[in-house]
Amino acid sequence: MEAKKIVIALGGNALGNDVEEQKEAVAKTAKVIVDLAEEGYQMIVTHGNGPQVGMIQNAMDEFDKDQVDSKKVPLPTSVAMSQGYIGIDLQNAIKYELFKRNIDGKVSTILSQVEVDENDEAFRNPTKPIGRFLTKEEAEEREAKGIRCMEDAGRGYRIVVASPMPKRIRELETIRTLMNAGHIVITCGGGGIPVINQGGKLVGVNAVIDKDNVSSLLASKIGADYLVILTAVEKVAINFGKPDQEWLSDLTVDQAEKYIEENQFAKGSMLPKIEAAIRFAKSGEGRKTLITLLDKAAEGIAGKTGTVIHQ
Ligand SMILES: Nc1ncnc2c1ncn2[C@@H]1O[C@H](COP(=O)(O)OP(=O)(O)O)[C@@H](O)[C@H]1O
Ligand SMILES: NC(=O)OP(=O)(O)O
Repeated sequence: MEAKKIVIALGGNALGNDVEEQKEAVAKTAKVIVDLAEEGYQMIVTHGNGPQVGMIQNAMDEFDKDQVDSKKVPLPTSVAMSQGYIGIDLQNAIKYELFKRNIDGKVSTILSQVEVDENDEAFRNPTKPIGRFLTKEEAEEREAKGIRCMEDAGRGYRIVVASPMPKRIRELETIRTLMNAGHIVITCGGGGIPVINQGGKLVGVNAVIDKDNVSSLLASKIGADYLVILTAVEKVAINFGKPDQEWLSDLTVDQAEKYIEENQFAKGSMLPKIEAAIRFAKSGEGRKTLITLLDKAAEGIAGKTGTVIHQ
């Protein structure tokens, strides 16, 4: 039987919030990934970069301030940097976990560019939170300088940038080839480096693509059986955070669309995950998405926990 293919999308808690935390977090994440590899799954790993890309952009802005001829480092360059430094930590952690288990496994990180539509409405309406959480006062200071900020799902304020829909993963064939050659492939980090195609020339644009959206596109293009979104909750809920909260184990596309109309899923956090799951389910027969905690991934795939979204 052909090995089952899964795309695993790692959320913020799989990576930690700073360089030190990341080293510790990826060691735990690597165990989960290698457990699944030992079960025989072919795996592609994607990851977020919201906190990290904000941190890199701040560091670059700080550097620019001291330059004679200051040129602001573009956001897609910071996304590329985030793919590199998160990718190498994940790759090394997975390799070390394979080594400890005496497995001769292959792991690659592929920098990836993702085409977006330059007329995407998202460029006029930024919604993607990046960087650290801010107080109301800090957010107002930034707003006064023309930097857009928004409240992020009741957790504080954050800078927001445009988050256009991913249209085409340029490195798709490389990813497929490595996966078929038995590699665990880390790719499409931070949603992919956002680019527009100007007559064959790829030009970076100021945006951060949602990693759940690109993971859904990647999963459908490589014909994955499962999209696994690992985040900070074991299950999706309706009436989240309210006295009548109800955890869901199973969610059909029709139910999910109805709950979206009822505003059950917070914008910028759970909503993009549910929308990504719906698109994946609609892209082919039998395609399912699991949403659960990092350390519940194996249990979730075995059908014992998490929320599964399907047609
Ligand atoms: N209806 C809901 N059910 C479960 N979690 C929800 C819901 N609405 C919002 N959330 C929040 O969404 C968070 C996951 O989104 P986020 O933190 O952006 O994910 P990521 O793990 O990709 O960084 C959960 O930790 C939870 O606080
Ligand atoms: N690019 C992206 O979606 O990052 P987060 O998951 O960290 O928000």
